[in-house]
Amino acid sequence: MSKPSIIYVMGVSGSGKSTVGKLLAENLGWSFFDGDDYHPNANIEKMANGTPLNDLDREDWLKTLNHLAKTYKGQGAVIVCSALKSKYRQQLKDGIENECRFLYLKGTLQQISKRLQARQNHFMPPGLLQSQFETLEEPSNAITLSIAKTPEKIVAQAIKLL
Ligand SMILES: Nc1ncnc2c1ncn2[C@@H]1O[C@H](COP(=O)(O)OP(=O)(O)O)[C@@H](O)[C@H]1O
Ligand SMILES: O=C(O)[C@H](O)[C@@H](O)[C@H](O)[C@H](O)COP(=O)(O)O
Repeated sequence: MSKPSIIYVMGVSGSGKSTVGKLLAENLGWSFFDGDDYHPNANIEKMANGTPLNDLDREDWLKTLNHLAKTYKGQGAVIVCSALKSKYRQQLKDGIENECRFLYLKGTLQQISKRLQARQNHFMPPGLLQSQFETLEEPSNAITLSIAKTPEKIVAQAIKLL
């Protein structure tokens, strides 16, 4: 596969997408976009109130992120998005199949639960983590990295594998 210019950093809430994604973008000198900033307010309120999003809630949000990716194709962008289901990843890849790659941050419920309990100032309640794992369809063709290492080590490994 040729070098991608769009990297989607995916995984459940609290897997480290924003932390690793930002650092990866800095290292590559690419633009960084956090999918959380593109949710409509209704989605944020829904999650903050403890209700998981459904396919319909995510539809326009995924379209927006796909559009963003197309805009930055060829320039280099890291885009953070949970991308939990295979069909969501298809939507994110639409029209840029050869230019994008997924980096999947893989961890256990126990590991991530601990991190979410410690995370401050975030709308996403740790109680939604179980449903994130229930919704997750693990990707078979992503660069898959364990979240057990430091963000710096994860990024170094990702860059080697891109
Ligand atoms: N590799 C890591 N090792 C230890 N802590 C981490 C790591 N990656 C992220 N964290 C911490 O875990 C929490 C969740 O990370 P975050 O980047 O917000 O995840 P996400 O964007 O997937 O929800 C944050 O408090 C962050 O500082
Ligand atoms: O598709 C979803 O259910 C959401 O996108 C969710 O997966 C995402 O994780 C939240 O926006 C919380 O944000 P954090 O991932 O930063 O916790």
